[in-house]
Amino acid sequence: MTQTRPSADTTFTPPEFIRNFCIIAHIDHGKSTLADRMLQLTGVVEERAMRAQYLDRMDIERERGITIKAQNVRLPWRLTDGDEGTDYVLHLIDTPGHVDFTYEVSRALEACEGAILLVDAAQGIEAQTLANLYLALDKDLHIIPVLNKIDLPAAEPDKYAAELANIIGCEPSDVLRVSAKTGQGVRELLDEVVRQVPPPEGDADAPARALIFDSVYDTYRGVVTYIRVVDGKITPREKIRMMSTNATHELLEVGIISPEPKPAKGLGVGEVGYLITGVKDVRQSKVGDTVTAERNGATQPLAGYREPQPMVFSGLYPVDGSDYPVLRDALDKLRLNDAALSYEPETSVALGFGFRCGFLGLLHLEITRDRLEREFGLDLISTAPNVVYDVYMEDGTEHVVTNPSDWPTGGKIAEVHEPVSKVTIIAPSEFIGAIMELCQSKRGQLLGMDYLSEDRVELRYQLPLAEIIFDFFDSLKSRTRGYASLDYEEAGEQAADLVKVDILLQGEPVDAFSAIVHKDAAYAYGNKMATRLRELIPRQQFEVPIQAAIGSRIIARETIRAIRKDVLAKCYGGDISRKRKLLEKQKEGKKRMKTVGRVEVPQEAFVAALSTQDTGSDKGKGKK
Ligand SMILES: Nc1nc2c(ncn2[C@@H]2O[C@H](COP(=O)(O)OP(=O)(O)OP(=O)(O)O)[C@@H](O)[C@H]2O)c(=O)[nH]1
Repeated sequence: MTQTRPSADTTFTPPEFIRNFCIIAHIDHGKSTLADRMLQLTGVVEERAMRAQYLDRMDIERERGITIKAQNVRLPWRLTDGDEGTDYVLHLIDTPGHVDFTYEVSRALEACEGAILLVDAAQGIEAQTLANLYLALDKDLHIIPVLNKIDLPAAEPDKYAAELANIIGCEPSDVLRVSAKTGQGVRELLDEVVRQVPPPEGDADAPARALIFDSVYDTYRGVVTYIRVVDGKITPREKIRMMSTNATHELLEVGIISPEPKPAKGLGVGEVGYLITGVKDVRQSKVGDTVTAERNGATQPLAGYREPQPMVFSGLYPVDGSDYPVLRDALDKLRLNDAALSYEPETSVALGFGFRCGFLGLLHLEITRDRLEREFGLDLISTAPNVVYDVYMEDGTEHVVTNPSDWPTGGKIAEVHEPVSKVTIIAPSEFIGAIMELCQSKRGQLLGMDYLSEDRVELRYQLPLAEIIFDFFDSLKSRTRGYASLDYEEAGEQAADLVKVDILLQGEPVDAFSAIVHKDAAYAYGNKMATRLRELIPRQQFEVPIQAAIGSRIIARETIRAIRKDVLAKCYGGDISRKRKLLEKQKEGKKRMKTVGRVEVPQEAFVAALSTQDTGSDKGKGKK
């Protein structure tokens, strides 16, 4: 069948012919591949221009095979059977599946009336399937349940259709079956989107109101803002007002994405597209804000989103101190495109000048670090991540601690509060014991347990966030042979018995190694760091004690024995020029040393001590 595609290019489509939907799924269940097939089937991407994961535009997204920024695209569609003459416009909003990017998902959902809930037919429902489903139900979206990868020999569509039907409350026969890889069933799925997803509602004659659901920084065009029009219309060359700040901007361009940006005459009720105003910073085009016309604009903004709060903090330092200005510029640039990234300068005795950065989660941290190293050629050290603590003093003052060095030293601490999370783990039931044991050891509290099917179970726990951000995923994966999936969300805070452990070299604290840990884990941490440093720091001409301390109480101690490194020892005979050369060389080596008190420590020792700590590598793909 040949596709006619008049409506993809022309805007102001009547809302009854528009369907706005997104695809939500657990990581790797095939969202991007399904989006690819849809682009192809609707004819917006020609066969030869097709590349895998067309909508994942960032290099990192391609390499890691994950979606980070949500993308949207306008697709023309004509029903395969019946109703032949009508052209529909589908707006597909691709969403990321990873927990760190939940806020991206909830923005995308806000712009849709329906969601395809995509589940891998060989794996079944996973933790993020549920998390995303609940987000979508929360926003009253119509859900179309779909099993993907039915081409796989390991697929068990009947079993998982029953599982899905059970969760959503529909019949197993309502669950569609597709293969995003071969394209089987995708045409029928697009037909179902037209039939099942309600058309957008809005008042075409009311003052313009459009919701900003994403904004990205483009080097050439400045900030590109993605909007969904709710009421009225937005046309180029009018003046617009951002309702949260009252800032006004000239509209330079309004357009649609299909799948590359195309300027348009304007956008009407229910339509999704972009606008460009020439602003240079995404913070001026805030996600969740309402755009209206400057003159005769709306007075009531649309319900926005909660601003994402950084949950995990870590210090980032250039390995080469002279790269500090480069790091600062690089962070400024990333920030243009990532409103969730926060940073402020900090200095460390051990690591020099750097930044304390706030992230949404570990994957966000890792990806940011990756981008800094890759796109800006930086070599970085990151300190062990920590969460935000509220420390209440007996004198009534309160300290918000995002860095162990902010831990109050004078005065008595009355109570310390730490963030907690509600964790959902889905795994085959044979692993229940192993999972419970792990959660128990991480100060977890069982909230509930349900069987999804005969042999698969959902466990709900409350766990301190600090315990999750270290090696929780890795331990969970190894204890369940990779079969468990995990999702977590903020669940307030709790009082906990926390202490700050300092690591001292010859009596001097080394800030980069301080950590806030639970009292019961303090000895283990202190011992681990002291032993590690003893191995990493070369012997000095005097004895160097390495101590771990809580306040003034020493809890662990190791000693580096004294030695006089006599570089001339090998130089018997009287060759003075050779001796001089060796002494020169020794001096050179010393330049790369940092001194802590009187102790000289090679920069590499700091790097090694911090990098062997579990800072959560490989978490991105860890959620399966
Ligand atoms: N056999 C088979 N493989 C599929 C199918 N759909 C997707 N895949 C494969 O599954 C893997 C994950 O697919 P993606 O489309 O990247 O998954 P995603 O859900 O977009 O992942 P994120 O963007 O990271 O959330 C890829 O290797 C795909 O080739 C399918 O229908 N059949």
